[in-house]
Amino acid sequence: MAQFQEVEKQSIMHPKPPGLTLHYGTAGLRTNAKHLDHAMFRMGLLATLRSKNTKATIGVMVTASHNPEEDNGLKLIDPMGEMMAPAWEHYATQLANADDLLTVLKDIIEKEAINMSQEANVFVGKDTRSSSARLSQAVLDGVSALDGHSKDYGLVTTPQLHYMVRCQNTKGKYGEATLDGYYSKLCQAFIQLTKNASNRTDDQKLLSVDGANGIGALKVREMESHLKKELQISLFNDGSQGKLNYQCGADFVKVQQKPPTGFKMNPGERYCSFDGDADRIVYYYTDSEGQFHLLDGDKIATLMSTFLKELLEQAGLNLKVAVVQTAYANGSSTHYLENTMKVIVRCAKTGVKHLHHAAQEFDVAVYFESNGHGTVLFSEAAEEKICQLAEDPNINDEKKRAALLLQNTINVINQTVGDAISDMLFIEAILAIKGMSVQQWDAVYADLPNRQLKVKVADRRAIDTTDAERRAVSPPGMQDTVDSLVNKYKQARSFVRPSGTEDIVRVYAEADTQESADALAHEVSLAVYRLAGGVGEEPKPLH
Ligand SMILES: CC(=O)N[C@H]1[C@@H](OP(=O)(O)O)O[C@H](CO)[C@@H](O)[C@@H]1O
Ligand SMILES: [Mg+2]
Repeated sequence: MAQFQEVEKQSIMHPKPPGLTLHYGTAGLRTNAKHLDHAMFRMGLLATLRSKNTKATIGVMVTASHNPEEDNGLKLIDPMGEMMAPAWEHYATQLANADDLLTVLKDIIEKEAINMSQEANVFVGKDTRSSSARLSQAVLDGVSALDGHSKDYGLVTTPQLHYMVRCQNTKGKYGEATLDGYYSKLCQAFIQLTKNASNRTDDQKLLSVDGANGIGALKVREMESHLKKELQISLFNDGSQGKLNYQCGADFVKVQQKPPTGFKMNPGERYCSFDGDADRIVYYYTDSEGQFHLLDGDKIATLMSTFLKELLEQAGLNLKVAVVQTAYANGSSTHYLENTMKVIVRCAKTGVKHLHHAAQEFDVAVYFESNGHGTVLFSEAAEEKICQLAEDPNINDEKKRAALLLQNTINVINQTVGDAISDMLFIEAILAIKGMSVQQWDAVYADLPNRQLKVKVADRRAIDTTDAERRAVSPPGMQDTVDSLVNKYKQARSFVRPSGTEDIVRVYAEADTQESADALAHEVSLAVYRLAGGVGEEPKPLH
């Protein structure tokens, strides 16, 4: 076939480096940008096949999120704007590593019974890395080699591209597949949400945003005029001087538990940080003693779910709110949600796709990883009930107000994937409506002291887990040891699991004091080292 000849011809221009193996994992493909040209071309081919297979537009985002500037990577987006189906992740890995490209390609076509005369459409976007332009061109080459149509959105955040894909495939029902359409929808909803917020002070209109020197900064700037001064953003780390993700951004702030380097914080003011592709957000402030306070994904999920539950009650709508977390969620947040807020809490495996999937089972579900990646999902039935109520002329003022707020909430949220910009607008709207300061938000519950450690082992697959990764089923004796260590401390919890993105085992521990959390994390690390084939030096105590 002529298509295959074209693939063969073009692939010579995108040669695979010898000996390189890539893996399409939790966060797509990621490695040093020098080694990625062939993979990008091949993912262009795969996106085209996926488009033919689903008869819908598929997205390809060129980014390595919070990784250093020298790295790059790619994320594939399925028709409803969600992450690509796991079955195809396997094809992505196979194709990226194939020595005989055509054989693997034909194999996928046969297995999935793909009609090669079906039209294909692929949306492509990229972040601000210096390698992104060259690599997104390689994706476009892959699409055209298989006669697919492509639309290059150029510089966009990852969630913006997810949004475009969903808009395109729902024929405008979700919004218009343009940046202008995205800003208009979100900002109009934000303005509607906050317009009657009588408790809102002028101070509450000010927010400082750390753009991680990445794409999020550019896009916040682009959005500003749509906000009509209802939110006034001071942008830091906007990419004009600093390096992408270097000592700044959501990942740095969450992991280091401190503000971006060089950031002068005024006590009591609200700050937030995006990551390198703007699909994660965390908030923070310092108190009058200069103490740093982080409001991570758990605090965000609590704020959002409480707000939604209250509104649904006021609206008299019998829709259940659930929160989906991972095992890394702070025990205090889970306890508060279950016992005080009385919302359903589910624990999913680490990785956004697992949370998203679990959230789809509820009427209204807020899902967040502690690191700040998350969003809210409304079922179709829930959206319909809310819209019907908002348009009902025979309801009282309280119900009307709640229904309209819920309707605008649906519009401010990007339901396809965690979105720092959309999450920021929603959080700002909630604080405005409730007249709540960042300190009051933080005081809703106190995080339990916790510690995360990494242990190097010969083969991390030695650890196998169950119960959403909260219990180890192998190696023998591992879980019993963890249980008996946990029993030594108060309010303690600990679990171990192999990382999906690094060649290590992660250990998590929490307890009533930082000393206890640290000691427990250390003891569990030692147990992993001894029972699961630790390599290098034995883990040392933290103090
Ligand atoms: C404890 C932790 O933060 N794990 C991260 C990390 O996964 P690991 O499988 O733990 O390496 O990277 C994932 C992808 O970015 C992210 O979804 C997840 O939250
Ligand atoms: Mg990211």
